[in-house]
Amino acid sequence: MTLISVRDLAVARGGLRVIESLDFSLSGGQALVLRGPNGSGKTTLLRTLAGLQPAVAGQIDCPPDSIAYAGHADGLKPALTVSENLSFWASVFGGPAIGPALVAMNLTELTARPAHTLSAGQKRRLGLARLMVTGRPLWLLDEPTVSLDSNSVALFAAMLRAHLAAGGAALVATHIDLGLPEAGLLDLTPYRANLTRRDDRPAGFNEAFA
Ligand SMILES: Nc1ncnc2c1ncn2[C@@H]1O[C@H](COP(=O)(O)OP(=O)(O)OP(=O)(O)O)[C@@H](O)[C@H]1O
Repeated sequence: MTLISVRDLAVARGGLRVIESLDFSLSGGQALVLRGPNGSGKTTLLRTLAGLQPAVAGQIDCPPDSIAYAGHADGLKPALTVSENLSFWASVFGGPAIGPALVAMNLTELTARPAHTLSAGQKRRLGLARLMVTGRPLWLLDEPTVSLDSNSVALFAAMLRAHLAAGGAALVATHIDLGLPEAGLLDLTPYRANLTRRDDRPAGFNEAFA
């Protein structure tokens, strides 16, 4: 089953096109690693696919309510405990029980800790565990391994592999080797736009929230 299909897509940041003429699709069971030098538009593309900003041109087709996005911020509620954070997100998304997510990201000994007391890597593990309780099939991940040690990277890779085996898909911007040889590669270099060309932003679009 195709989970996302992108045709002739152009995306912009700060009123400038960064990517254009991009085509790709992802089906259940597939992962794509998004590559490109700093500033090439990986974050901008993921934000656009996640619906956080409009595309400049082209078409994005995906089933409704299929996407879970994890950006640079962990998106945690600092006063809530680890368990409460996951339960909160499970209730928002109507997702599955939190137990497997706690185990997958090695959080079982931290369940009662308020999120604001966690280390950077622990916060990142909790942010990634959140993906599992969304129950969403398509994960869009922006540098998911930042702050993770090598053991935690391996846990994340195992979680991702299980997600794919269950019919999910993922598009992952990362500069490191995730140890997922089955993942495909989407290199944005050939799709980089001429940064001197200023685009009209879609009417009413205000990037102040970015
Ligand atoms: N808030 C912003 N306002 C204006 N321009 C921005 C903003 N954020 C990023 N840009 C510019 O948009 C372009 C694409 O940035 P983007 O963050 O998508 O790249 P990236 O490939 O994710 O980079 P990195 O690997 O460094 O994370 C860059 O030229 C960048 O300077």
